[in-house]
Amino acid sequence: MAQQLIGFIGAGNMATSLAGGMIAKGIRPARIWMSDPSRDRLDEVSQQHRVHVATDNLEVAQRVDALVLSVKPQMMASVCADLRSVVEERRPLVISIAAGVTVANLRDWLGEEVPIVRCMPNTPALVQAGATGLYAAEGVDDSQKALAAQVLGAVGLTFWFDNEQSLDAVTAVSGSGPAYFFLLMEALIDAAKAQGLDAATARQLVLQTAWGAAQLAITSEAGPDVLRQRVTSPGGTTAAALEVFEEAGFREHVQAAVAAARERSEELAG
Ligand SMILES: NC(=O)C1=CN([C@@H]2O[C@H](COP(=O)(O)OP(=O)(O)OC[C@H]3O[C@@H](n4cnc5c(N)ncnc54)[C@H](OP(=O)(O)O)[C@@H]3O)[C@@H](O)[C@H]2O)C=CC1
Ligand SMILES: O=C(O)[C@@H]1CCC=N1
Repeated sequence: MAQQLIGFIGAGNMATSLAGGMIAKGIRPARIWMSDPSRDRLDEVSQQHRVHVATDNLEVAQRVDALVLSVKPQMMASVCADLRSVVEERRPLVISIAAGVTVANLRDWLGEEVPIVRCMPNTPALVQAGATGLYAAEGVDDSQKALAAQVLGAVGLTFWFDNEQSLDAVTAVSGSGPAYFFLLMEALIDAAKAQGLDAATARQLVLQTAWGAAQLAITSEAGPDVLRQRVTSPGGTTAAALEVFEEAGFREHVQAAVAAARERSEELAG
């Protein structure tokens, strides 16, 4: 695995974060290739990360052991059609990070025999704090699984699932999840301003509180329920606020929202 080459098709946000994370973890930039239609983008990436770059996707596909498909889902069919002959001939491990693109889609576009790992990352990967669900299709061996885990593990935690449908739940929980927390942050900032705090202070108080709560939950042995109770003095302010949330059906809304996201993920996957 130490010398294997990894190629990214599409040098966008996720690809550059993954590559940056891999390099920060000690992978030599010379092992990484990246292609993108934009020469300017590639110049930026090669300057920043010292990886190999090419405007031609095939040039990358011809060289690497693992190909990370990191274009937008709507681009995937045409990108795969161009890659198909090289992929069929060389059989690199194909790692897809595109939302809603299934193993069956990828097999249609790239050929039946290609080893595929499908992943669902999330945007905190951009700050190396991601959470990614992975599914290895039939035909992927242990060393290929280890390589996929090395790529996605460079930007956060990785979790393997042994059926592809689980990725719909992962999409609804951790894929879309950052947006749920951002919505709560937005709402709390608005509420802080409504209580007379200035906008800059409101923002800082809310973001630091969110970060602190996440840190506390991650580092504490106690679960979120216990940590919540520790904040909540009987008859105090937190109890007054939580009562409003509970009466408004907060938990039921979260259940319904995640179910809607899962349903949409299933629809997108066809
Ligand atoms: N769970 C989640 O929240 C997330 C999931 N993802 C998945 O990751 C994938 C990448 O997302 P993200 O990095 O945000 O997207 P970006 O748009 O930042 O990156 C995609 C890159 O691919 C380039 N591109 C377009 N066409 C081609 C082509 N034919 N060949 C090679 N490159 C091409 C784009 O160039 P140009 O801009 O010029 O079109 C762009 O630089 C998506 O499939 C998305 O579903 C990503 C982020 C988070
Ligand atoms: O909203 C979406 O469809 C994608 C998948 C998970 C996050 N963003």
